[in-house]
Amino acid sequence: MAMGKKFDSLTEIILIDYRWVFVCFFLLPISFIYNFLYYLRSEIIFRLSSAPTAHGSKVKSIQRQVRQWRETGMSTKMCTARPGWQTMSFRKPMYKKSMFQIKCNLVDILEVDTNKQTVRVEPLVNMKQLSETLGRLGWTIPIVPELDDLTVGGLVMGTGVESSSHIYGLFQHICLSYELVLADGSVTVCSKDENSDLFYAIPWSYGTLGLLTAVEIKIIPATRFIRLKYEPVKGLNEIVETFDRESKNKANHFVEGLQYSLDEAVIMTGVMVKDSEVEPGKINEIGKWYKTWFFKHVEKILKRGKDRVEYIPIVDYYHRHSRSLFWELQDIVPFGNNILFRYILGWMMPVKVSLLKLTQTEAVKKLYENNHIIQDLLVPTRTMKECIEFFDKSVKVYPLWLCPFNLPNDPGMVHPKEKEEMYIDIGVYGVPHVDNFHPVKTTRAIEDLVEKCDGFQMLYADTFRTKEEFYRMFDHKLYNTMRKRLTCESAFPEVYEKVNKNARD
Ligand SMILES: Cc1cc2nc3c(=O)[nH]c(=O)nc-3n(C[C@H](O)[C@H](O)[C@H](O)COP(=O)(O)OP(=O)(O)OC[C@H]3O[C@@H](n4cnc5c(N)ncnc54)[C@H](O)[C@@H]3O)c2cc1C
Ligand SMILES: NC(=O)C1=CN([C@@H]2O[C@H](COP(=O)(O)OP(=O)(O)OC[C@H]3O[C@@H](n4cnc5c(N)ncnc54)[C@H](OP(=O)(O)O)[C@@H]3O)[C@@H](O)[C@H]2O)C=CC1
Ligand SMILES: CC(C)=CCC[C@@H](C)[C@H]1CC[C@@]2(C)C3=C(CC[C@]12C)[C@@]1(C)CC[C@H](O)C(C)(C)[C@@H]1CC3
Repeated sequence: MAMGKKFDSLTEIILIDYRWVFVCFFLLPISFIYNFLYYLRSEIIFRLSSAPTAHGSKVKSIQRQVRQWRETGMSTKMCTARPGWQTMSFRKPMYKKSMFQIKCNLVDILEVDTNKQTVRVEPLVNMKQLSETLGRLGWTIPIVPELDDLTVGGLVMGTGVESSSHIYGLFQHICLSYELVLADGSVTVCSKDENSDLFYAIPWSYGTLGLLTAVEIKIIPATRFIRLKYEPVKGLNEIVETFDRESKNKANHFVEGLQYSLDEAVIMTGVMVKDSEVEPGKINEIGKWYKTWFFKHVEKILKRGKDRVEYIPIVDYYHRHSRSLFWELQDIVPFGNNILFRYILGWMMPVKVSLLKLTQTEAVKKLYENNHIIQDLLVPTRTMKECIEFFDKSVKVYPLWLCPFNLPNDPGMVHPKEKEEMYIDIGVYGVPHVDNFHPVKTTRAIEDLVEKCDGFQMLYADTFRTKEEFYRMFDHKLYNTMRKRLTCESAFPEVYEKVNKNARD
């Protein structure tokens, strides 16, 4: 049995140390069939163009449910009926059980308008569905958060960040308008020019201002390939300098870093290229099932110590961390990157996060609770060095995910202290390698540093902030005004009530 764990029953030992048996022979085939059927359904609906006509009646059904909630006395608050295990957040929400659940079957792409350069989608459309549909038409949304199952609704109501964010900002900054059903049952549309207060209050509001029914997102032309340059860098000062320089260079369409120790990283910069610019000998289709997991491929380049250039299909690039769930899958299927496994079963990967969540046992949950950290910390790039040094001392988890993003000074929950500024998302996912790791104390210390640096934590993961501390990290001024104006107080809980540790299991 694995060192350091104290599990008594044989079942627990089997379910943890041999979880891969269950994952490989049960969850993987189910994930594959589920994905295939979902793909087939979206494909048929998109080709028949039946979604736009059906959208109106789906919105009416949500309005009917809100009216029903009003008629039945508004005794509990509302949330969406999407089951907790289906979401990409780390934990299952507990609040759903006691709330009035609104069924939102909003899963379709409504319209691609290449003249206006927009796509209109329902909130349950996921990143894989959107990037594949747009990719075939030669377009893309400017920011494609990389995990296949992330939904537009979750990314708007929470947030999304990717390696093009140094140009485009966070997911909400590429959104042009939101359609919502409000607490009084009315439908409203908001954008920068129309109901702009509501438009700026929606991001990070976690479904507590209204029910999202459609989102209009900017699209840009996409090439089939990107040229990706991998630059191994040694020394923390050099890493920070290279990262800062490349993030500010707008000629780079994509910038990302993977840091493998306190003083070793690979900084990757990508540019969209025409087919005629692709050097055939340097094509790497990293999305193919038999390819090495992306973070392992990058690690090899670090070890070789030489710059490298590759041409990568753009959809493969967007979803480069999907097959290995960044580096989280190595703890669940330890041989997932083994060449035999990749060739024989790799085509069914990735296993669906939702199925992993659904079948997570209490023992595995405890293991993650006590021996694992999952956090995305968004801090100004000027504080990058200080933060990385602190994370090295307090958790020593590698690789670290480094992703720059521009944060405009818009009104709302999340904005820089004074003016538009370049931020970095430092993703810390894995087993801490320090003796004094304490899940609550260590995470709180990290949160304190982030707050001191004028930063924010992403709320799909655990937050151990008290309500006062949470209010200090996230600006609630506009949010509270909108909640009063739209009579949300009786209709939806506050964000904190949805994301604090007691609300999640
Ligand atoms: C087939 C298989 C499936 C697994 N599935 C899961 C799973 O679904 N969820 C899960 O959390 N772990 C999973 N693990 C990790 C497992 O619990 C053990 O951590 C792993 O077997 C290696 O532990 P070790 O003590 O032998 O070695 P080491 O890697 O040296 O472990 C050192 C310490 O870290 C702890 N640790 C290792 N991995 C993790 C982790 N992922 N999270 C928290 N602490 C960890 C160990 O318990 C131990 O105390 C799986 C492992 C295997 C082999
Ligand atoms: N690269 C990235 O940027 C990554 C981002 N993430 C995070 O994952 C989360 C997204 O996961 P996902 O599974 O898509 O979303 P979730 O189902 O987790 O939804 C997140 C929140 O959005 C609310 N919400 C979703 N749809 C609607 C809607 N139609 N109307 C009102 N509220 C809605 C949910 O409300 P309710 O509780 O009522 O259901 C919930 O509070 C985000 O928080 C994101 O930040 C995770 C990994 C990577
Ligand atoms: C901003 C960015 C890039 C975030 C990346 C976040 C990923 C690393 C997160 C998102 C969902 C996530 C929290 C998840 C898990 C690992 C880390 C993930 C993949 C796992 C699979 C770990 C194992 C757990 O038993 C369980 C299955 C519950 C979760 C599910 C969600």
